[in-house]
Amino acid sequence: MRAAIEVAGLTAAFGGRTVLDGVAFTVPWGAVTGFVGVNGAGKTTTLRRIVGLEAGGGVARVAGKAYADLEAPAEMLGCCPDVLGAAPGQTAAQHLDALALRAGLDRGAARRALADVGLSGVDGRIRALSLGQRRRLAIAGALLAEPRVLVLDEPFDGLDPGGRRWLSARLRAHADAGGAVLLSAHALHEAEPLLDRLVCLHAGAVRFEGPTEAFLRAHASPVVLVRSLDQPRLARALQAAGAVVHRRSGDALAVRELDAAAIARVAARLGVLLTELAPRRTTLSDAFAAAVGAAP
Ligand SMILES: Nc1ncnc2c1ncn2[C@@H]1O[C@H](COP(=O)(O)OP(=O)(O)OP(=O)(O)O)[C@@H](O)[C@H]1O
Repeated sequence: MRAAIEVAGLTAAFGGRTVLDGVAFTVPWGAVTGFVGVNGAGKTTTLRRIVGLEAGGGVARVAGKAYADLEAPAEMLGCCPDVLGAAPGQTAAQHLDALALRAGLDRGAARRALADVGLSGVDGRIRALSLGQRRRLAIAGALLAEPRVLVLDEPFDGLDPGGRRWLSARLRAHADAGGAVLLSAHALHEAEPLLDRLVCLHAGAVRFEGPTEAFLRAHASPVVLVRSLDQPRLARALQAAGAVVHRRSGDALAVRELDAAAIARVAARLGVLLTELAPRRTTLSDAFAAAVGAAP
């Protein structure tokens, strides 16, 4: 079977500035793929190409076909764009009814999608919805026809903690049932447990594509958090032993380039009592910063 999404040679330029320069990646079935990159990297532009909202150089295929050639696009691909694109004077139910009609679905589908995202009791105009309610409505639009492929631009943005947990569980279940998810996210610490794979976009091209674990290994930057009864002296001694030391809030030292055993030996030689020695695993946010040289 063809991959859920295949993108090859995507190019885009705005005002003479190149934004996408031959972007290529694939998104497999049965996994949640995170699409990451700094602000302005071109994630939204790429996602809009995949879902047929923009034209341009290169190819983007869903289950082997360009969006325009999909026989039942709503059943194959659900998308949650970065802006809702709904008439502000409509209610959420009217908006979903219109989408359902366009997709050849009955009103029941719209009611179910509304209930699914927790908006059943919300009957005001779209212009009066909160940011999180708008996001929920956009997600309802993506889920409406229970499509096999979900393309979601910042779906967690604006959701409350309960909404984030619900959406994570929903997307996990979708992938575990064999569907495909491609989502962009900036809050990497929250998205990390969900992301099986990553596509990292940087400077107009794909910098990394593969399992999240491989990305973390490739950009591992082990840190040990250290507290002692004499932090200034210990910091100086660790630096003299080759460590890179930063002071964290709460007076902890974040120590790189020396492992916990080496740090303990330096402290013992110095006669400084350690009160905490905690190796910290590399987070997705750390790895991303190391990969692209910027905070997400
Ligand atoms: N229609 C447009 N006209 C002019 N410039 C555009 C247009 N669409 C996108 N751009 C520019 O292309 C670049 C990539 O934008 P895009 O929205 O794809 O980035 P992104 O990775 O999604 O960013 P963010 O994380 O901030 O949402 C940005 O510099 C943006 O200003």
